[in-house]
Amino acid sequence: MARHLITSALPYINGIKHLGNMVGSMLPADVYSRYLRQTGHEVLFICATDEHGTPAELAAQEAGLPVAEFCAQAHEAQKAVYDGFGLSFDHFGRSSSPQNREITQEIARELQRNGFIEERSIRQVYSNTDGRFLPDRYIVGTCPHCGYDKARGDQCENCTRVLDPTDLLEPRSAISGSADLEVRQTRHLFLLQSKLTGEVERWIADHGDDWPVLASSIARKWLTEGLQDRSITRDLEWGVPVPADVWPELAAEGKVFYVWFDAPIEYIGATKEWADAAPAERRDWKSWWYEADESVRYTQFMAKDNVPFHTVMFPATILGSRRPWKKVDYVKAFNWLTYYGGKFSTSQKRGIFTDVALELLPADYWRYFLMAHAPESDDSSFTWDLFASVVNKDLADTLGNFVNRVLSFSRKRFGDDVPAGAAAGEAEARLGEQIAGLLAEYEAQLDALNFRKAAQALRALWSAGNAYLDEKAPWQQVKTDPEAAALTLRTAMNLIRLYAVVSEPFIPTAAAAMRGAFALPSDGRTWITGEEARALDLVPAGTPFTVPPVLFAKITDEDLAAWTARFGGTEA
Ligand SMILES: Nc1ncnc2c1ncn2[C@@H]1O[C@H](COP(=O)(O)OP(=O)(O)OP(=O)(O)O)[C@@H](O)[C@H]1O
Ligand SMILES: [Zn+2]
Repeated sequence: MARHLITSALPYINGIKHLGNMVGSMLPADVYSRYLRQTGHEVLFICATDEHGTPAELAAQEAGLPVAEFCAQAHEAQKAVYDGFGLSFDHFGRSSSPQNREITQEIARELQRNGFIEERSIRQVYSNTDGRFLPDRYIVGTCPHCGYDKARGDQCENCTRVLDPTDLLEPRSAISGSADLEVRQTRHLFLLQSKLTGEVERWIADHGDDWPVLASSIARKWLTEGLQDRSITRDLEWGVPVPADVWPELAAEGKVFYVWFDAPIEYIGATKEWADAAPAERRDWKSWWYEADESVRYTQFMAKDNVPFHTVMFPATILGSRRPWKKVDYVKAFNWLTYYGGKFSTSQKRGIFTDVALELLPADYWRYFLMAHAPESDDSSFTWDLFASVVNKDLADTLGNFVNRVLSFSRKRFGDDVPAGAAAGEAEARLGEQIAGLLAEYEAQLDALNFRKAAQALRALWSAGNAYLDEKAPWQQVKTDPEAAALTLRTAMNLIRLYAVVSEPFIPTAAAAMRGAFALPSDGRTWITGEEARALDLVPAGTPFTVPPVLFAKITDEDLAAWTARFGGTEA
């Protein structure tokens, strides 16, 4: 059995994430982790908040909090939402952890030892009033193109043009508002990626063919453009400090590593956090990451903008360290989820945010919709109409109604235990064949990380139950042949039991409710074999059952109108 190391792109700390972030990284990683655990694999599912960098400092400043305090609060707020979404992280860490600091500094030392880091002098804006260098984003002024007076040194938010801080008219510090700025020489560390291009190329040539085209094509495009040496330090207060034993002067000047240098290393750091969190268990974090043997398979989840960092820059860092750190085996990359064809935007508060989503409806509604319409082969668009129609049709009608109809009707006619009825016949044999086939299809799509197709197969499993019920019509059968009706209901209840197990990766809460409907002696079952699917006899006659509350409520026209009005459902 493989040991699966699974990481999701780290959500940035500056605010609650939107549904695009959820479906582009954490949620598919969760569905995959759950599926693998259920099918008997050892899984380590790691994620963390990405906490360093300028936007965190700016967000803290806006919130009027010291940055460490802001990040601690923001981490807890995100964590609460992910718990609400049922994300089954083995550990949800923080890139500002001591573990990440230590490993990041160690990797930097190794890169230095191996000749892949160089100190270079660059020109940067210094604020006399603030007594510090200002990153591009910390300089605001008037945009020379559109006249917007709050343009940032890296970009004008109004006309979207990319800027250089020296382009700004009347530049001033975003921290103090002071215009007392000057350009000074300052020294930074550069990672000599150009020296590593050949190695990264060979590594991608060896592994990239196994990745989805979206990931491998972005990686290759990045390589053909050539790897540039990159500055990996910044003049910020909040970050992993440059180690003083190697760079005493830079450390004294307060340089920290650039957020994109330490963020991917936090995959390792968070795994160490996981081990340190339970010393008594002697969790072996190194066996996952360091000289990991062939049994460890590492899968990363992210959306397309993160692909270059994961397939090119982070591997370059790891290769340059000359240490046997585990590198990724499979990169599952996503396109964009859009909101009515436009960008979900944290800064413009456009779209639906994960905390608000959970106030409207339970997690399973979102989980299923997002995965069934994941931006896999292309971008996909969230609209309220589509969301409501998918929820109402697939979840409420096809699954929820089936469960409720079968259990309520059986209780009414045959009491609180699963009825025995006649022996299974030709229709049940046909159904068993069909279910076994669909289950195999579902497994194959999940094994291949094709989430939309997996959701289709899951829906087909639910539909097969409805078709069987319509064909047998137990509410008619009961009038003339109660034994036949009882057989139909017992078979349908076996389908519910099967749905409870196999739907869990997508809709864990509803799955638990379906599971809980049957008082089975031992409920440690995690998956279902093809043989068992064919036989449909997991729930024997005589098993007591209860009717769970409605699994999925329909979204009404009133809800739809209210939400569309509230969130602004229009084309961008
Ligand atoms: N609309 C989207 N659809 C799918 N994935 C997305 C979308 N927006 C961001 N992501 C992904 O979400 C993950 C977490 O992103 P991160 O927290 O860095 O936010 P971000 O990229 O700054 O997004 P935004 O600026 O929209 O909040 C990344 O893998 C990112 O690529
Ligand atoms: Zn502008």
